[in-house]
Amino acid sequence: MTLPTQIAILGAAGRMGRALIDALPAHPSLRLGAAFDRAEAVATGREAAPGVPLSSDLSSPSASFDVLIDFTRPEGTLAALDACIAAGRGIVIGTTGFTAEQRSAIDAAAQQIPICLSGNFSIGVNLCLALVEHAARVLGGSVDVEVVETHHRHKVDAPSGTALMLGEAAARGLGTTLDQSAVYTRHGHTGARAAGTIGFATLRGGDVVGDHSVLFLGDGERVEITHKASNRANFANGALRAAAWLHGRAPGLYAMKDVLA
Ligand SMILES: NC(=O)C1=CN([C@@H]2O[C@H](COP(=O)(O)OP(=O)(O)OC[C@H]3O[C@@H](n4cnc5c(N)ncnc54)[C@H](OP(=O)(O)O)[C@@H]3O)[C@@H](O)[C@H]2O)C=CC1
Ligand SMILES: O=C(O)C1=N[C@H](C(=O)O)C[C@H](O)C1
Repeated sequence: MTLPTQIAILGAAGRMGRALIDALPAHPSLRLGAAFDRAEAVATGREAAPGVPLSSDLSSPSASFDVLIDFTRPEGTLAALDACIAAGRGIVIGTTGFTAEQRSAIDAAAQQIPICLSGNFSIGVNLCLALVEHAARVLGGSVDVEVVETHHRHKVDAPSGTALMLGEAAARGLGTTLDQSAVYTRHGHTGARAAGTIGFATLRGGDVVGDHSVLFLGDGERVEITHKASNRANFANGALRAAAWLHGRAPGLYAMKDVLA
């Protein structure tokens, strides 16, 4: 008989942490071994789930887990990487908003432990990544590419991690990179649109879970690829699936497309 994979959740008191705990019963191969959040949430003395207290000490010997699932902020992720390396555990990273330097720290950590990193764990968005790359390759230089995203008023990073992944997919299809082609802001007298650029537009408000569109704007026609999330269960189920898949893997940096392959 195979033993269940023990997961721990970092950010367990947050929106995604709660969605992960709600989604867990549908994943019988997983058990919640530990739950972590900031000290302020832990001080309330509440449990993340029945019998699983919230803790802020990832390196506590009583914190037993095979794979950590992180949905917090970049500083939380980086601290978690150190704890996972020390314990030799894998980590699923859903947090977004990393600087280039923080991303390099994740790449370096992946030489020591297995990491599954995705700005979006929904299957629909991961399908859209492939569709966007294909569309960009087919439509090529005949269109202007724009990425538009809308999120709830509490979101702190922009563009969203998903928008950046969609932009990277479009850039791959066009044979370029976001470093070479992205336009993240427009204001004032911008001049005409430069050919080959990939524009980003960010909307924030209300309780929008996450809407993303990539527009391929041509002369006389346009193609739009859109994904709209109406709850967080799709992200949570994808991240839990990734955690089950990651357990026992060799060190390396994996993406959701590896999990879905
Ligand atoms: N990849 C994906 O599929 C998805 C990714 N996300 C990303 O996940 C992240 C979290 O989103 P969401 O759940 O909505 O955010 P929330 O703010 O609701 O939850 C984050 C939780 O983590 C806690 N936290 C923040 N910093 C630390 C830290 N350094 N150490 C420990 N805990 C910390 C927060 O505490 P406090 O409130 O006190 O700050 C909060 O309880 C964001 O980066 C978001 O973009 C979201 C949805 C899907
Ligand atoms: O902060 C959120 O809520 C979300 N963040 C992720 C992102 O930055 O793309 C994924 C999802 O869109 C929700």
